[in-house]
Amino acid sequence: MTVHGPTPYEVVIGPGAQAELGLVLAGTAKAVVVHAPPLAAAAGAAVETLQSAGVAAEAVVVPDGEAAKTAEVAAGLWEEFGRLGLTRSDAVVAIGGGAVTDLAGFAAATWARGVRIVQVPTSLLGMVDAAVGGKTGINTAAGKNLVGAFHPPAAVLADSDALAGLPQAEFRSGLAEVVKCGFIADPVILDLLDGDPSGRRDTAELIERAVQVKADAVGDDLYDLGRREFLNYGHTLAHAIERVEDFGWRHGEAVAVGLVFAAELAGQANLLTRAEVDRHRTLIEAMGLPTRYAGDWATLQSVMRVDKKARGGSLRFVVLDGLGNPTILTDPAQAWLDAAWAAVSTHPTTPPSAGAA
Ligand SMILES: NC(=O)c1ccc[n+]([C@@H]2O[C@H](COP(=O)([O-])OP(=O)(O)OC[C@H]3O[C@@H](n4cnc5c(N)ncnc54)[C@H](O)[C@@H]3O)[C@@H](O)[C@H]2O)c1
Ligand SMILES: O=C(O)C(=O)C[C@@H](O)[C@H](O)[C@H](O)COP(=O)(O)O
Ligand SMILES: [Zn+2]
Repeated sequence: MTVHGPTPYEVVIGPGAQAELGLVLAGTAKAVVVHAPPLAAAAGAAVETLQSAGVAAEAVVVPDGEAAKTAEVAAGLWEEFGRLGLTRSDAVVAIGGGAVTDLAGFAAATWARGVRIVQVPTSLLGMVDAAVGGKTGINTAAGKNLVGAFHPPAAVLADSDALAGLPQAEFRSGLAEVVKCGFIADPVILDLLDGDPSGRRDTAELIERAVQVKADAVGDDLYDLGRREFLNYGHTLAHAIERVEDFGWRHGEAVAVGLVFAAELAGQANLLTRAEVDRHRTLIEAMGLPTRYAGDWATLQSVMRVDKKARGGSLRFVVLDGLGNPTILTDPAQAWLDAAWAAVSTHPTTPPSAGAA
């Protein structure tokens, strides 16, 4: 699939896609393969593939999960790039989940003011969302992804063989971004997940469809000035939950709660019917994702004000004006926000433990 925009690129999806690395980087002198410890074997295979293609490749290890998305880890990568003499004609390869593709993408965007990045996502979430579209970044004490750059990849190799080793809780977390795409743009995704909420029966079609939704949005609006913002459905509350939980919640699990919150907000604004709001909760629950969160509402609201969609003093939320029809709701009435919060917070559940299967 081609992602259009200022620098078009291919997303190769399917078994064995990682083997395309040699072709994608043919003629490149040097490549740094960035990965976290759990993906050491895949990174080793990538280094071998690249070396066989005549590319001097070396692996660099970063911390696992969200712990990779810090200024300190990014600075460590810049040190490694310097040590290895990476130049603008060379490349970075990221192998891992969205945390590693975000981090390595950011390091590549900033090193020498931009070297090529090839994204090799190994989590479902990475394949359907994080590795595609060129948003790269790290977190700060103030919030999620607050430092970053738009840096489209040279290619994305989504090797579905990698999913065999992915823990179930991580697979489910990725499904949150898939169902998000269903709600904002592709009703067939909702039908497929209604038919099998585990996402296992239709994984290949779900990945294709979700990547298509993302590719259409970012191909049209790389810099997040218009329709790309709709990919942020559910993320205003989700990012605040992640920050408040010190990034201990999985991104997709926070997004799941955020989707139900955004649906309730649209219900308050009479943009969604009760049945449409309930469809969010019912489907997301059936998928085994959280729909409720026990937290401090005042704190969450102040963190939401640092969201990148906020403008000045205005809070802006992506909501649906009917299923498949996203729009922006600016400064909703406090009573609507409070009612939407009450609907996701009334029966608190224990936060999912990081790393649980
Ligand atoms: N840039 C974007 O457009 C974008 C979009 C969505 C999400 N994100 C970001 O992506 C991150 C979440 O990504 P994620 O859900 O992939 O989490 P993650 O990167 O933290 O990976 C989750 C866990 O799964 C492991 N893992 C990944 N692939 C594996 C495999 N094949 N086998 C075994 N273990 C594997 C990782 O090592 C990690 O322990 C968040 O930081 C989020 O903000 C970015
Ligand atoms: O690609 C986008 O644009 C998205 O909004 C996709 C989101 O799923 C993703 O989590 C993204 O990283 C959020 O972007 P941010 O600009 O709110 O940090
Ligand atoms: Zn997301």
